[in-house]
Amino acid sequence: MEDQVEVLREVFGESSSDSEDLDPQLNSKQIADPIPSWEEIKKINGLWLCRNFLSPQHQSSLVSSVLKEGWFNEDSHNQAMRFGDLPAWAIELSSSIREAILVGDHVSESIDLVTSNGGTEPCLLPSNLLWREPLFDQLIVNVYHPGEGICAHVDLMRFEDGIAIVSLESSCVMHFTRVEEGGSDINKHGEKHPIPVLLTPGSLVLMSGEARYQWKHEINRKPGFQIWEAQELVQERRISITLRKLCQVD
Ligand SMILES: O=C(O)CCC(=O)C(=O)O
Ligand SMILES: [Fe+2]
Repeated sequence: MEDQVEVLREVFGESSSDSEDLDPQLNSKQIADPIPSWEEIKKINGLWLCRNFLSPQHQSSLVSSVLKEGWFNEDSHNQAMRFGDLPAWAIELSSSIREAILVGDHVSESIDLVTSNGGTEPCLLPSNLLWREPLFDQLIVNVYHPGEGICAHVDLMRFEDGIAIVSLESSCVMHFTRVEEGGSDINKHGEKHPIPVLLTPGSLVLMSGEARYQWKHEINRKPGFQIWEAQELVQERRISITLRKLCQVD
């Protein structure tokens, strides 16, 4: 493991734990993020979570960049969308996402190339999506105040496969439910549903394939739904940044 960390350090630079004396004047590009550790969400093919995607310093600088845009100066505004040319901080965020995927694939390849059933370890994002240019050209920033969430949905088909969601400020539980399922407690795949995923500040969710097309995602912040390990989460403001790529129309 030390060897792998050493290789990653050489390729991608220092991890934040090695650079604790960060200069507050550093710009966001210089704010070192930890070496990403990825978690595959069991039962949902194509759903990956990187809980330590952004260092605390990078999270605060990102929140400042978002708020500086002035999109949320009025309380009634809680969503902003951008298409095509994205702000510099979003382009930088896209590069960090690609880098985190590359590092993650590198680590899982060298640790465990072959799964217990003999197949190869699934990749974080298929390479045709990872290497498309640009990786993302559409941005949504959502600001949620306590009690506010988003209804169960599959993202519109006008967006390509391969969607990233970055969470900032306050944790929440996102629930995933299979598209075809009705109200029964156990679905035909033997899953109890919905499947909860805890999104902590600084985390990154990647959805592709089944996770993007066959599962709905939702955030229900009404009392009784934001529960993790038997504790109701304390809700504060949450900001999310969703990055997607528009489908080409010929
Ligand atoms: O806020 C989030 O984490 C999810 C946002 C979302 O699903 C969307 O905008 O489509
Ligand atoms: Fe969505």
